[in-house]
Amino acid sequence: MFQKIALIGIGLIGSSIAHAVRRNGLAQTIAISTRKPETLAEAEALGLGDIYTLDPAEAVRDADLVILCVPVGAIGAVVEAIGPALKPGAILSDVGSVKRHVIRVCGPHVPAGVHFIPGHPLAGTEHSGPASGFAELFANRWCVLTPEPDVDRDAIARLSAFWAAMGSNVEVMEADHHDMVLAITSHVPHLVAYNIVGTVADLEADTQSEVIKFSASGFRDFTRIAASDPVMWRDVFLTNREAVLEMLGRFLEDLSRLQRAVRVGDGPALEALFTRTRAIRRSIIDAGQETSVPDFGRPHEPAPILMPGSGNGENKRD
Ligand SMILES: NC(=O)C1=CN([C@@H]2O[C@H](COP(=O)(O)OP(=O)(O)OC[C@H]3O[C@@H](n4cnc5c(N)ncnc54)[C@H](O)[C@@H]3O)[C@@H](O)[C@H]2O)C=CC1
Ligand SMILES: O=C(O)C(=O)Cc1ccc(O)cc1
Repeated sequence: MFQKIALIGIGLIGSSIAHAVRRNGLAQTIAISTRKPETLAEAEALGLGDIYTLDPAEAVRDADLVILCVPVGAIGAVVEAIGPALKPGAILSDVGSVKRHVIRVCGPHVPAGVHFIPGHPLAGTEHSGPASGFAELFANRWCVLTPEPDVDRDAIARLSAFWAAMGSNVEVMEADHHDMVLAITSHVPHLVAYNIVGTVADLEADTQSEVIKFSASGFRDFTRIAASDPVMWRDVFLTNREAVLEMLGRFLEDLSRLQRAVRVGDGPALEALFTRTRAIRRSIIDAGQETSVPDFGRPHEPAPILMPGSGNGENKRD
C-alpha cells in the first residue's frame, strides 16, 4: 500500500501500527524515530521496523506516509522539526486523542503539497511503551479521521484504506465534533477514574485502614483506567480543556441529581436510570465493543452515542 512508512514515537500505538503493518504487508519499509535512545533500542530489539533513528527528519525523508504517535503535547514541536524533510505528496497523520489542538499546532508547519489528515484510533489499553503493542489492537475498532475541508479526497481514501486494512472501521468527522464526543466518552471517564482511585487512596491513608484490599471488581475496573499513562492524559486535559469542562459540567449536574435521588430515597428514579444504562451496556456488547481487547470475527456496528440535548429527550432524567 505504501513504499515507506515513518512512525514518530513508538509506544503502545506506534508499535501496534508497526505490528499491523508488518502482518498485513502494508509497507515495504518501516522507519522508526523516537526521542529517547533506550526506547529506540527497545523497538529495535523487538524488530518493529527496518530503519531506526533519533532524528525524526531522517525518518520521514522519502516516506509516503508519516504517522505521529507521540503525546498530544509533543506533536507541534515534532511537526516543526520534520516539516522541511517531508516529501511532496506524502500523507502526514497522527493518532492523538485530541484533534483541534493538533490541527492548530501542526497546520503552520505542514508544507504545501503534503496531505495533512489527523487521525485517532479509538482503541487502546492502559499500557504504554514499545513492548505493549499488538497487531490486533485496531481490529473491529473505529478510527476517526478529521481532515480540514480542503484536503485531497484521494489522500483521505488512501489513509482510510490503510486503517481498514488494519481492521478498523473508518469515520471522517469534523475535529470539534470529535473533541466533544471524546470528551464525554473517553476524557471525562478517565478523569472520573483518576479521581475515584485518588479518593480511595486518600481515605485509606486518612483512616489508616485497608480499603483497596477489600475493593470489589467495580473499583478494580477503575484502577485499570487510572493506570493509564500520566503524560499522555495530562496532555489530553491540557489540550481539550473547553470540551472537557463543558461535558464535566453536564456530568456534575447529573451526578447532583443522582445525589438528590439517593438523599430523598427516590427508588423509581434510581431504577429508571440503572435500567437505561444496563440497556446501553448490552447494546455495546451486541456491537462487539465490550472490551479494549478486540473480539475477532464479530460484525462491528457503531454503539449509540447519546449526546446531551440530542435525540427525543429520553436521555433527560428529570
Ligand atoms: N494509549 C492509548 O490507549 C491511546 C493513545 N492514543 C494517542 O496515541 C499517542 C501515543 O500514545 P501511546 O502510544 O499510548 O503512548 P506511549 O507513551 O506508549 O508512547 C509514546 C511514544 O512517544 C515518544 N515520545 C514522547 N515525546 C516525544 C517527542 N517529543 N519526540 C519523539 N518521540 C516522543 C515516547 O518515547 C514513546 O515512544 C498519544 O497522542 C495518545 O493520545 C490514541 C488512542 C489510544
Ligand atoms: O484503555 C482504555 O479503556 C481506553 O479507553 C483506551 C483509549 C485511550 C485513549 C484513547 O484516545 C482511546 C482509547
